[in-house]
Amino acid sequence: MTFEPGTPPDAAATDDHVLATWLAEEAGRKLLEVRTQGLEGRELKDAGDAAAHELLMQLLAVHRPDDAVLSEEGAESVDDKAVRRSADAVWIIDPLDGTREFSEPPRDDWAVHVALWERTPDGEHDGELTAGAVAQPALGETFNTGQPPVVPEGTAGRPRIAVSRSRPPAFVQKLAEEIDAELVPMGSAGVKVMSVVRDLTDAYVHAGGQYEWDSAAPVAVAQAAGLFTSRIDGSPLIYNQDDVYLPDLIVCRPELADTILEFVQRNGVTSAG
Ligand SMILES: Nc1ncnc2c1ncn2[C@@H]1O[C@H](COP(=O)(O)O)[C@@H](OP(=O)(O)O)[C@H]1O
Ligand SMILES: [Mg+2]
Repeated sequence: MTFEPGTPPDAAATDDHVLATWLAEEAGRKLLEVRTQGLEGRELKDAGDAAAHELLMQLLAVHRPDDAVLSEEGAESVDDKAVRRSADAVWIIDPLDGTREFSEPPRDDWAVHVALWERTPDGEHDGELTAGAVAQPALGETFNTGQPPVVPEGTAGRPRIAVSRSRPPAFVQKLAEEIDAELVPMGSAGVKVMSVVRDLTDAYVHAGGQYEWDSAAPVAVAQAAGLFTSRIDGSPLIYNQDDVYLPDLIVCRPELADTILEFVQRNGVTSAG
C-alpha cells in the first residue's frame, strides 16, 4: 500500500509535543516505505532524505503555517535565514539522521528528529527548545517531550559510552580508557542520545562536527527525561543561531557529568575533537 499522510490527533492543533511526535512518526512511516522500494546505497540514502524532508515541510506548512523551519535537507537562502532568525517559533528537523544506517537494512539505528525552538525574550538566550520527538521507526519507538521517557536506574557496573560507528572521536577512546568505560558504536546522533535515555549506554560524548538538527530533538527529549546536556566545555547548547554548526555535545546520566567535564578540561579537548 502506498503511503498517504494521515491526520494528526486533535490535540496537535494546540499541543506542540503531540504534533512533534506525530510528525516524526509520519516521516518514519514514509521512510519505512522508501526502504521497501528496492533501492540501495546512495540512491536509497538520497530517496530517504528527500522523501522525509518533503513530507515534513508539507505537513508543517499545513499544521504550523506561521512557524519557520530549519531542516538538514533544506538549502537555506539568505532570506530564509532572516525569517528564521526573527521568528518566534522555529522547527528544527533532521528528516533522516543516520542516513548511512538507513541504507543498510535491517539496521534500526536511524531516526527522525523534530524539535521546536521558541523565543523567550526575557530569557538568558534568545530562546530554547520547548518540544521534541525522536522516532526510531525500525524499532517502532518514538521518544518525546510530551510524555518524557523515564530513565531506568543505571544497570551497568562499567560506564558505557555511545560513539559513532564510522567516525568515533579519538578523545572519546582516551576517555573510555581512563574511566574504564566500554565504547558502544552505533549510527545516528538521535539513536545515541536515546541509548542513554534507554539505559543501553550511560553517555554520548561528541566533538569534531555536527549541526543543530543533529542534536536539537534528541537534546529536548534528554532534557525532559532529566539527563545532563551541555557543550563539551560545560556551556549550554544554544539553538537557532546564525551559524547552525554545533560541533560538540555531552549527554549523560547526571552522575557522570563532572567526570566527563573534568576529563575534557584537563586534556584540552576542543570542539574540533
Ligand atoms: N564530524 C562531523 N561533521 C559533520 N556532521 C557530523 C560529524 N559527525 C557526525 N555528524 C553527523 O551526525 C549524525 C550522526 O553521525 P554518526 O552516526 O556518525 O554519529 C549524522 O547525521 P546524518 O545522518 O543526518 O547526516 C552525521 O552527518
Ligand atoms: Mg543528522
